[in-house]
Amino acid sequence: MTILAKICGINSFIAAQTAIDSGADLLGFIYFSKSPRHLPIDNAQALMQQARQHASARANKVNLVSVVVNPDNELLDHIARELKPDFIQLHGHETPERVADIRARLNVSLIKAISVSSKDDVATARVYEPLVAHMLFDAKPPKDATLPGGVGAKFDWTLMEGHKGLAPWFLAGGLDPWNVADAIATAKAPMVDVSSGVERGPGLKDPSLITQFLKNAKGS
Ligand SMILES: O=C(O)c1ccccc1NCC(=O)[C@H](O)[C@H](O)COP(=O)(O)O
Repeated sequence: MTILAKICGINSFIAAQTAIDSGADLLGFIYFSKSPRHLPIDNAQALMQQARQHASARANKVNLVSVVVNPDNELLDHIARELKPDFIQLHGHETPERVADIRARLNVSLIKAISVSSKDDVATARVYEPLVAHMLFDAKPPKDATLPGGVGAKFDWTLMEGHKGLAPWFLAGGLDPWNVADAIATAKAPMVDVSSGVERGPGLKDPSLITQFLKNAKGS
């Protein structure tokens, strides 16, 4: 099975270039000011343009994802207009009603992240699935965490056993080059997402870890 992989929290050209050259299918750009990976819109615009040009020069197909947390309409309109992402990832507490509003408002495919610590959490995907292109199953961040994602927390991958999904879905949370093959095999995940597991410090993407992650994910 071909596994699709997203490298999230891209904040430098070297990280984007390495991810594209190593076969990443999606790159995530964070808009959340408390994150060490946060990119103001102007910086995101420049970096996404460089990434698109590099992918096109290499004839690689890569989708660009803007990641937001409980965004208001003004921010969403701004992102859709200025960044023209292929996907917007909703990584907060957006309700199904809010996701339906966003879907009706924007002409951009959506990814909805939900945090998982039980089978019931996985089941909540059912109500979002008709509204979005992909679900992303992430771990619940620790109670004292300032970020809703990108914290390297793992959940029990066996909770995903038997989950089919209306569309291919992402497994996320605490993945790294050494555990990704096991995670894919256990969860039967069609897509994976990583951020801190390919960093050498908060917000510092490590090109060799990106390459190793993609090799191990796609070799599965
Ligand atoms: O990565 C962030 O800083 C971030 C901040 C706010 C919302 C979402 C964020 N990341 C979203 C992602 O898709 C991460 O890749 C996902 O949570 C997995 O992160 P990690 O456990 O570090 O691999």
